[in-house]
Amino acid sequence: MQGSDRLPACPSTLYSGSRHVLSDLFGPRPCAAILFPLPLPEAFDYAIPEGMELEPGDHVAAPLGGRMAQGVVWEVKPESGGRALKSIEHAIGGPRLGEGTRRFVDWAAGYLVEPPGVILRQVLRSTSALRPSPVETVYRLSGAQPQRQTPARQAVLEAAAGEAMSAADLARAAGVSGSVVKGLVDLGVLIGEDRPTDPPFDDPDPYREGVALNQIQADAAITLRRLVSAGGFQCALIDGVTGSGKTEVYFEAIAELVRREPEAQILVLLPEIALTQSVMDRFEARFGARPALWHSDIGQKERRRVWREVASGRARIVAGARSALFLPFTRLRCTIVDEEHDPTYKQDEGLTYHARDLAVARGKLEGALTILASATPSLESLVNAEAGRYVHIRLPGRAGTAQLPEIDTIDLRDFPPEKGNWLSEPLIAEMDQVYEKGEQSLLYLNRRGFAPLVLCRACGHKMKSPETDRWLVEHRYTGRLICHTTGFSMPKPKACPECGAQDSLTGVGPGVERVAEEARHRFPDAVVEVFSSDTTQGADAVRALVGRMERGEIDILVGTQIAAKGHNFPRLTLVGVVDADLGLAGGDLRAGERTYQMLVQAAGRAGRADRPGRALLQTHQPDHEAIQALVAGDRTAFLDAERMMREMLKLPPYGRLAALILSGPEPERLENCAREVAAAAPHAEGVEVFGPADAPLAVVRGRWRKRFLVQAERRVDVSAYMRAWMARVKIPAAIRSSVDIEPYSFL
Ligand SMILES: Nc1ncnc2c1ncn2[C@@H]1O[C@H](COP(=O)(O)OP(=O)(O)OP(=O)(O)O)[C@@H](O)[C@H]1O
Ligand SMILES: [Zn+2]
Repeated sequence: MQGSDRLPACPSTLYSGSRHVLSDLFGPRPCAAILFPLPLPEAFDYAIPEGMELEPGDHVAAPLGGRMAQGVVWEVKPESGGRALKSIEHAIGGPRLGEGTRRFVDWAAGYLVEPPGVILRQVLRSTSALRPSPVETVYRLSGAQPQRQTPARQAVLEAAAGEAMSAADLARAAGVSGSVVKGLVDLGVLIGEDRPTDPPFDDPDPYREGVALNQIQADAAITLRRLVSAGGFQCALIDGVTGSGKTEVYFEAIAELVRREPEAQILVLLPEIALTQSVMDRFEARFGARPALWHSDIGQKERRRVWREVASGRARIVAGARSALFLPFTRLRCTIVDEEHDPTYKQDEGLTYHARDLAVARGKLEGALTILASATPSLESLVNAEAGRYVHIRLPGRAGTAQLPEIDTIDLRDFPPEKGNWLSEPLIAEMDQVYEKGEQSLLYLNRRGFAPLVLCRACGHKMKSPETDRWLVEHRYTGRLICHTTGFSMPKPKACPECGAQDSLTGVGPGVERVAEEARHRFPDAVVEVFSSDTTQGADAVRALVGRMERGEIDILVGTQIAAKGHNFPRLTLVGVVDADLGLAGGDLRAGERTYQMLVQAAGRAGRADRPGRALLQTHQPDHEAIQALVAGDRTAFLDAERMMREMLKLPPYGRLAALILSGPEPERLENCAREVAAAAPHAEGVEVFGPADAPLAVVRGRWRKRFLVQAERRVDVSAYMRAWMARVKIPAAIRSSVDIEPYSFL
């Protein structure tokens, strides 16, 4: 949220005066409230010029603070109530924002304690999408033959025999100059036609056969089909072990919906861009069409295409990362949140929100069926299911003959790896057997890079990220030291910046790159690869690596959580968890739950086809609840303990949390501001405010940070409380404040 003193004044007060006379002369005129995609407190009223027909959701240009700004008609009012208003400049055209999208913007603004324009900005992600697709001329053969044939002409004719192409593409495909193509066009051998540069997406075919479901899957599919035919909002939780066929089951819901309502739009949220490729392939196999794909890395052209097609209702199935939630659907009938427990659904930077929570809310507003799927549902969703608020669909076993992997621990106190190594003897012995059989191992360690800490052997100096309290992580792959919080990066220095000792900087502790090095050393003939977000960048690289793994071309894969989620590697039979304790210690309230989920997901990669799988967890605390529950396959025992702790402490889902973070470049002014903000906290029953405290990450990018934590009983509307609080304080321009509803990160 921005400090309110930085907001431009409301135009309706800014521009009154001279226009008074006009409106007096012409009597009452209809006006429109325009919402701009900017951090302004509300929509502003503008006069609608004579002859302009507008409806809510139309895109317009209107003067704002001395310039022309693009906004959306939020409301059309019969008259301006005698006020003199600035006029709307012109209508922009393009697909109107649907009512569901507009209501969602308003709701999300209230819930997230943000100005509505900030949410609108998430929606309006491509302004060029408001214009129709540009057209390009493509050429195909007319059937006529040139009178004089040349090798160059022949090459063009061959290239043009396939799909129609632009002149430039034809010339490139034929390896000739553009003039050859032009010559053939002039002769009438090639004929041109205009076609949109951004083609529409193919419609899904719901009548294709899916896999033959087993009895339990079929029952689950029936439940979902019933929800589809009932119509309207419902939330279902598909709670099924890894590899139980959750995806196949929700495909049935999609097929049923598209059969009933061919125009219906469906949103599938996925936690990881790395996962989208294989899911896209499965959609294509099932429905004969690839979904429209949306995430932060798609190019501008694709962004424009997807946005326009979604807004005009033509794109039916959209798969995407959390930001796809804000796309301008016009007929959203079903939202699926795959791996609903995944922490990446929580956006912690900029606009903070949890995509699962917002997806359920959007489903409610749009009257859409909402399906959450996971092998390790969040406690929040499980409690909702048990209370009957969600329909609980269970898939307790793996599909077909595949069995859940056997899980065992390796007590590192009994089998300590050699100094500077991270793999214990029992794990290596097991990897050896797997390798001998021609099967694959996955070594899982949720730590990117080579070493999580770099220190000087001469003076003990630890390499820290500038202006931040974080250690720099060594990446040997790139030879750099990187801050995973701010993205700061530098080449690894030859000498210690503190004492000047040469070659004294050493990486301490393991990251995936170091474990891979150890695996290569242990298995010199094996193909060892690293899979993490910084070694495998971009969709193509991920797809290539996943493909090689699926085909069995890799023997040992060393990966972070990106490797542990969702993949189907039929020859993978051993998962070694290098450090199962990692994350258990964290002060975060979800540390135990998250570790448990991660380990179940990682172990769940093993033995997904006909060969049985095994997971080995290296740990110093084999008696820890999360580890014990995992080994025993007893989720209930683990969750019960977790539940009791949360209930006792009134933590989510038994209570509500919100955080307020203030940050500023000067610690003293921040301190004063925090004190004033603290004094302004409203008293309310069932609400406790803690802080201000220095945030655990007290300095980030040169800004000091203070945190408040608000803990409320479940019945309290914590967003309303935060809105009331924020309305009572005036925050200076140099200080940034941001509200985080249901925070996940406590940094
Ligand atoms: N009834 C079935 N017959 C044959 N194959 C099936 C059946 N159900 C699922 N499968 C296959 O089993 C594998 C796992 O299924 P799917 O990916 O749908 O499970 P999931 O529960 O979504 O897995 P995860 O939790 O790991 O994401 C897939 O290759 C899928 O095609
Ligand atoms: Zn030193």
